[in-house]
Amino acid sequence: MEVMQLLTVGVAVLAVVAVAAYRRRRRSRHVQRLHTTKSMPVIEVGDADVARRLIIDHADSFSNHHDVPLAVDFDAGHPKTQSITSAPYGPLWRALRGNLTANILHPSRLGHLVLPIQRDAVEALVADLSAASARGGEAVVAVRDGVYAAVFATMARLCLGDGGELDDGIPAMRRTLREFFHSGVDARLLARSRLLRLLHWRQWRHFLGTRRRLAELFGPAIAARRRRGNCGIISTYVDSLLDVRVPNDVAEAEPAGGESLDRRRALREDEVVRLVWEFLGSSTEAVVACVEWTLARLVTEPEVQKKLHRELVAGGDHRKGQAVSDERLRDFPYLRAVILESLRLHPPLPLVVREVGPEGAVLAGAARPPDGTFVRFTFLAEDIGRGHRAWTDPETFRPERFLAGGEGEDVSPVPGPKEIKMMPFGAGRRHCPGAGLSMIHVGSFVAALVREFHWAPPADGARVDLTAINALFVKVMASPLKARITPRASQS
Ligand code: HEM
Repeated sequence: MEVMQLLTVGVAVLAVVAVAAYRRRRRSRHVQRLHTTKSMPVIEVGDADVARRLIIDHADSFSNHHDVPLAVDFDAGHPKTQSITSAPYGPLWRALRGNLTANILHPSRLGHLVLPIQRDAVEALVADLSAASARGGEAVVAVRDGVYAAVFATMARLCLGDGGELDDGIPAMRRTLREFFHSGVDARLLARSRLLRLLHWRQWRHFLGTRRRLAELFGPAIAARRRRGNCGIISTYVDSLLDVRVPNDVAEAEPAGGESLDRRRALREDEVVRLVWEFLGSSTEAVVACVEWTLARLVTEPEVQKKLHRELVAGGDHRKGQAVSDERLRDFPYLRAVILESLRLHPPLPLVVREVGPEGAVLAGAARPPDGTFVRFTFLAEDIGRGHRAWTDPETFRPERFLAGGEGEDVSPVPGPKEIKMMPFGAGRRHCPGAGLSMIHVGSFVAALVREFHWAPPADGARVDLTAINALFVKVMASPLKARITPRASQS
């Protein structure tokens, strides 16, 4: 029975693949694509200077991401659904990224758009932890889920806005998106080979099913937003996506004279859905991982925690029971240093990828592959952050290195054109547009949690396991952090 089922599914998958391949070949006359072949050479770069030279000096060549597996499109007959991350460097990418950075992530908008929403989420998280520790004064908590819910709530409201039907759907969206990212399916591997998809068809079906459920969940929320309109004021990411006009697909390849750029179009429904879950996924998973890694390091380094707490209390705004949600990182240099040190040692996205034409290999000093062969470059952000040339005792957690006079004094989250010492948010034209928001996010959550609670290992003498695993593309703690928290108020 199992064999028959497998054969039936195999034949069906082959038929779908054949139709998809046929349609893709017809489409490729119009749409610029990156070629992902099984035999694509891969070059790994763990040296900061080489990374800088390639990504910054040769930005014209090194500004395409790889063909992200999540964009694998079995909906044959449609143009491929692109997102900011997957779009080839060009007019569509520029329009999508420009929309996000200008309308949502611009520093002038972050203040009034994000901070009030964030304050609610931080306060809710502190209240939950306070309730857990109410009885004995201390409690052992696993923070990942709580932080995830708080960060997701913030980003969902920023993305979709407030409103009854949206609020009701948020927990289901959170669960499904999380299941998607943590399904254990090696999507990268499966996306590369049809044979592997056939062999692991159950996993693959599950993966596609979760993807479909995401569309079903976000579709109605987006439609509701469309019906309500935005009264001319963009206040959510979806508002901006419904307003933005992007180059037509036929104009995706850089036009010679620029004339076809005038023919702009609204985003299709599938594109809005894809961009919504890209936003929620990319803005939540990595932030949660960073908060968890930072708290883990504060548990293992009590002196650092003490020093951070002193800075936070001295910074004022310490009203009992009130979370700190509008931290200004520049007023808290040690907090900023702690976050940077956490990102240096534990970049949640440890691999930064570029897909480059054959000239890329030559620029990197390798032999030129045959014409038309693309090369995948993997920049090892974790190795670069732990480089011996840039950092003394690179494996040691020492935030002081980012303070005045330290070797990292001038280092910012996103490297400038002159030097790369770490690149947790990538580098060059494709660097993470959410770096500024992430620093504020992580800063607000960590500040509130350290101000309100003392963090210690779950039991006397217990060790915190800092082993990491990859969850799709984010590197997280293999054993979610468990810590013993004690309300500061009960200690004084
Ligand atoms: C601690 C949190 C975060 C980390 C560590 C992180 C890291 C990264 C990295 C390494 C890249 C690839 C950069 C490159 O290729 O050079 C990236 C891209 C991206 N990130 Fe983030 N990210 C974080 C939070 C966010 C947030 C809050 C958003 C907000 C919406 C966001 C949206 C994006 C997008 C859209 C891209 C694709 C950019 C492009 O292709 O042009 N990320 N991120």
